[in-house]
Amino acid sequence: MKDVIRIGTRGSALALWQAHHVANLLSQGGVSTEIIAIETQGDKILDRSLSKIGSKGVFTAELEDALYNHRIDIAVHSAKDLPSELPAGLEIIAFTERERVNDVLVSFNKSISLTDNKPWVIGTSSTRRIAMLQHYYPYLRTTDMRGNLQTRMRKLQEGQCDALLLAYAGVHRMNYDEHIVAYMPTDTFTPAVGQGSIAIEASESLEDTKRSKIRQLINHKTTEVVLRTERAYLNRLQGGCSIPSFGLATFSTSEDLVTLHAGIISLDGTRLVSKTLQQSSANAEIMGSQMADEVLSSGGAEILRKIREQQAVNK
Ligand SMILES: NCc1[nH]cc(CCC(=O)O)c1CC(=O)O
Repeated sequence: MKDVIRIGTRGSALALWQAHHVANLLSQGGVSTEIIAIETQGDKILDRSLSKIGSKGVFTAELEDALYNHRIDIAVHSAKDLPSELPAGLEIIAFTERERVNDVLVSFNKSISLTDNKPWVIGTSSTRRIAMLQHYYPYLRTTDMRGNLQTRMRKLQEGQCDALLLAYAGVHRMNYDEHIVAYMPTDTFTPAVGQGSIAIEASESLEDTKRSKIRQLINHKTTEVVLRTERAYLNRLQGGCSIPSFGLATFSTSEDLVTLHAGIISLDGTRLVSKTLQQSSANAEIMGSQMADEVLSSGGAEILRKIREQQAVNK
């Protein structure tokens, strides 16, 4: 293909890593690429927590404008940052192979442990991580920690907290593996929907030749099945990224069985609803929606209503 594929991305180091990863996959397949970095609201506003900005699409809107006016062919996102409902005319056309999905604890203090009953201060701004820390480790404290990974690592080094709780994928991509002191178990500390994969967003009007080339060179089938399952859950739940919901699907291809573990937790961690469902891959997205119905009817709706109330007050 002689056409260049123009890749839009945020300008943070992690976003650029992801864009270069996608560019490499394309160029290995003989496709020329150009990377175009675009700043988003989420990159500019650093003094307020995301749940207060009203978060929907803060990391994606400017990239989506560029897709609409054909300044770029594709936008590369952490799948986790992409709202479950995309603006009209846009779609996800590929997912990269998922990285290890766990949250990890990162610290310069190798002796830190989450189970030693000490009031360590954990830096995170994720409502899900704060709630889960309070639920599973109530003696710990948390402190708000925004900014890109490099900024957070600097704040950790300055002693603003004892440890950070982060997605393994980002820590690994930014070469901070040596500071990982614990891997959170995914059955209890279940990650956010989409964690660890990169999603390729495009306009529905993207030329077919480009679309099929991108799918052929980038899309990882197993990842696509689990990500679409998780996103169906998030979509029906109508949560949004400041809601502490979680969901992790795994796919046993030999048995053609997708297992989805998902739920929601109250902001203070006191109430948690979670379920596990299994289905064949053909029915996995429907299962994702069913999961949301089951979680909502088992107390999830009440948790969600309370969270909305609390977040409206704190705005
Ligand atoms: N919310 C920000 C964000 N979006 C994607 C990642 C990491 C990479 C990924 O999970 O794909 C991170 C940082 C983090 O959660 O620690």
